[in-house]
Amino acid sequence: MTASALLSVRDLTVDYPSRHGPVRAVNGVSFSVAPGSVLGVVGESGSGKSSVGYALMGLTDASRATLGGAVTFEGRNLLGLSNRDWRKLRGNRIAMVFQDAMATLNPVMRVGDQIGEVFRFHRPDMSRKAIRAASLDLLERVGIQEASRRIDAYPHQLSGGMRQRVVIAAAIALKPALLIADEPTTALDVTVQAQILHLMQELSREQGMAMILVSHDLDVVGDVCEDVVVMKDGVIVEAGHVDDVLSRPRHAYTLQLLNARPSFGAGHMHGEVSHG
Ligand SMILES: Nc1ncnc2c1ncn2[C@@H]1O[C@H](COP(=O)(O)OP(=O)(O)OP(=O)(O)O)[C@@H](O)[C@H]1O
Repeated sequence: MTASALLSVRDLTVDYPSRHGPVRAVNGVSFSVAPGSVLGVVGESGSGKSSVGYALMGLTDASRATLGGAVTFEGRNLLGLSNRDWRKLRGNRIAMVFQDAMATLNPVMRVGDQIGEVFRFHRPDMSRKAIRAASLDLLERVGIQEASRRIDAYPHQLSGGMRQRVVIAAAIALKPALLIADEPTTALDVTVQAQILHLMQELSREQGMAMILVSHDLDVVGDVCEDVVVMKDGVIVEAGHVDDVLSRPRHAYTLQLLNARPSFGAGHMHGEVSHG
């Protein structure tokens, strides 16, 4: 681990209980994330990448998973944290965005109020007026047009892309040091995907916020990440700078992932990775 790491993951294991005994979904994963950097965690379905994300967000309780190893964030070991401490940390210093904005958002609550909830929970001293102003400002920052009208909309009145922008607005509200995004654009149209990814990249640059982007899609990772770890069967099979890994994969599995892309051979190889 480098002294400057924001997050350091060492020998992380995640075991899920099953009728036949524990099933190891993550088997000794180590990586670190520097402040403001963007790391991609890539692998096919079942490789364990989401389990890594859940472990880093303290969201493995419901699945009764057992965690091993060490996860150090801003100098604290997260694996021993109580649920109470997790609630203080989540949405504050670590925030997350998932694939399905509709599942993240409350369908019967206006989007402005949902962003406002973040402030109400973590900044109880803020006035209602200040919260509304801050929520409006966030909606504008994430590119919601006519934000002053849409702040009072319900999620179903917005497009899928706009809903994901709302989720991102709530995630960045308190300027977290780390944003964990698990397949944040998988449910969106290709053009909207690119817009959302670039928004996240821009916000990360502006706020000096580190990001971990969990995705099955190497094009997505190649587009926004600086470094990448490739996971298979619960272990990291390859890690490095994204341009190196994509242009000169060392592991057969990475090559297989690259070859499986629909855009393979269409200009994404060899230094042509767009950082748009
Ligand atoms: N709650 C759970 N209980 C039991 N096993 C689980 C649970 N969640 C995941 N697993 C198992 O752990 C392994 C890794 O799953 P995980 O979801 O982390 O992989 P993934 O790469 O993110 O896949 P996907 O993209 O399909 O979510 C899989 O074998 C999966 O079946």
